[in-house]
Amino acid sequence: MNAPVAATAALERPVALSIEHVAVHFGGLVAISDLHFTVGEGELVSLIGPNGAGKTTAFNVITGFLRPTKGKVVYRGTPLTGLKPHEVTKLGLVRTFQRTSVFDSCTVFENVLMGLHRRVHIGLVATILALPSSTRAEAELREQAWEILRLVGIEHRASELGGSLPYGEQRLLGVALALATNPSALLLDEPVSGMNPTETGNFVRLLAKIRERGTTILLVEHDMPMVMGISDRVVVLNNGRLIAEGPPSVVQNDPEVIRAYLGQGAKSA
Ligand SMILES: Nc1ncnc2c1ncn2[C@@H]1O[C@H](COP(=O)(O)OP(=O)(O)OP(=O)(O)O)[C@@H](O)[C@H]1O
Repeated sequence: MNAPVAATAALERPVALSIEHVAVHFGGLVAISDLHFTVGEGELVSLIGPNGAGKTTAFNVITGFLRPTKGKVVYRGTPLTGLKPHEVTKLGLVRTFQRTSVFDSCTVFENVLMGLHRRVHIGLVATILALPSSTRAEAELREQAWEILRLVGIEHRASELGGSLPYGEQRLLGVALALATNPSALLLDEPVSGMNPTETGNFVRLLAKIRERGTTILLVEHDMPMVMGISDRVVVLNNGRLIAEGPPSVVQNDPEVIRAYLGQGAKSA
């Protein structure tokens, strides 16, 4: 572990997300112990580790789906303790939407438009009376929906049903729905698992574009070439403990990280 390098990288930006001494126990099993790391504003940090390391558990704590046994998570100065997932989303910390959040019988465009409507409420009376203000607001939302579809690269699917998209594009629609909430930080849990190399390449380019907009990104991912190619910093868990943290070039040469991955006979970091 190369603490001085990691500390310098983290200090260059204001802290957006702070995981503070988090522990999660499931009965007698310690899934995570004393996890402590930060993600800077606009930074892309990946959380990696062998199977069972505690990544999904950490992700669920950060997004409000699981209460930590100890410690806390703070986003932009607000402790997330006790908040429900939708309350965490309201703070701008948004996880990508799963397959189950897509309305299969609505078009891709309608799905994104509904996502935007959840954020921007056009007055009901104004809408019913079709007042100019509501018509204008609706036109703006439609343009925003097109912008999001163009950004994620599925505008050519706009008029197809949400349920009809191939796997890789369903994932992209999940990102589009997340972007419709206008997140300041995006959390992605194994976004490229099951994607082919072309789809993965497209996804990496999409993440780069989202970063250019200044969005903070926390990625939980198994695909090492992707993680090492795209991350500002990498945080490595093993058996629920943080074992390394730093830029990809440092982490992938860390003896403890190499041991952890070789130990489970998986692809080396
Ligand atoms: N709800 C639960 N109840 C009991 N044990 C759990 C629960 N969820 C996770 N665990 C255990 O906690 C540990 C960490 O699991 P977790 O799923 O967070 O790891 P992971 O790093 O995401 O693994 P993978 O890469 O295989 O998805 C594992 O030992 C797992 O069996």
